[in-house]
Amino acid sequence: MEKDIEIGIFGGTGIYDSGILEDAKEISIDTPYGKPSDSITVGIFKGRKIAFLPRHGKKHTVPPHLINYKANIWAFKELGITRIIAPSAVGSLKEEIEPGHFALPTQFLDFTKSRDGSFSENGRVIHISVADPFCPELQSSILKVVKEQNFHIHKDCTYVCIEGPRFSTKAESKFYRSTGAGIIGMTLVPECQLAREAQMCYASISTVTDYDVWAEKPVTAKEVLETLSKNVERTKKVLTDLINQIPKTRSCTCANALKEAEF
Ligand SMILES: CSC[C@H]1O[C@H](OP(=O)(O)O)[C@H](O)[C@@H]1O
Ligand SMILES: Nc1ncnc2[nH]cnc12
Repeated sequence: MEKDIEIGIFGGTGIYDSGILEDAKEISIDTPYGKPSDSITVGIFKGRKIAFLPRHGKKHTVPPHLINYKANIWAFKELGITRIIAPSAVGSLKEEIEPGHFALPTQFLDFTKSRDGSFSENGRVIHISVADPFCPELQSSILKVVKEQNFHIHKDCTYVCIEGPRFSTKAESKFYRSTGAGIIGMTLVPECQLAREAQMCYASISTVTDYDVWAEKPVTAKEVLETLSKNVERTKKVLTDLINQIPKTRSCTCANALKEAEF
């Protein structure tokens, strides 16, 4: 099996193939936690070895609450991946965060309910820090590229992660808004914290598809899909420049996440 892939991309809603990889091949990986969402495409882009896995599967058959997040992260770790870029479609909780804009989550609020979100098991006790849950080095690369491409990006957003697959009630949405959080989605947790436990760098590139349910018209899956195609084109454009921007060696602390975390 390939062991020296550098960068992994989890395709979100609307992003089911990388479309940019040369010498691409599909590999199927089994993990101690079962199968990842689909086969993984590995290939080369601008001289760098990349893997791509759509988190909902290539045909979007896996809903957010049933994604095998542990298998997905484990499979990327097996490939030697140290850095994960995670595109995601999100709703907006603030007027000024408009559909079509990018948002860079720097914090999250976890409202998921029944997800297996840790590798701490079988006598292994791990308490990682997620005070700052994302890789700062990946985040600055993302910011740089999005700004260079003149897209609108909201930095320092808090991402509310709900269990899904249903959207929120108006009362829930009002409550989430009252926390000051900017965006809402269903997949960041536990993906992000599992990456940290696996000592991998992780950053989300979120694109806004809707105003959730607090605004005039409550969001529907149809609305999300309609806004998505433009967002997907923009995300793919960002990804193509981002790969080159990511430094080859890591100078962040993500690789040491377990240093003071294990009993
Ligand atoms: C059809 S909208 C709900 C769906 O879209 C987002 O997925 P992803 O984060 O993978 O882009 C959201 O979290 C939900 O899973
Ligand atoms: N309004 C919303 N709530 C939860 N997840 C979403 N993904 C895209 N829009 C969303």
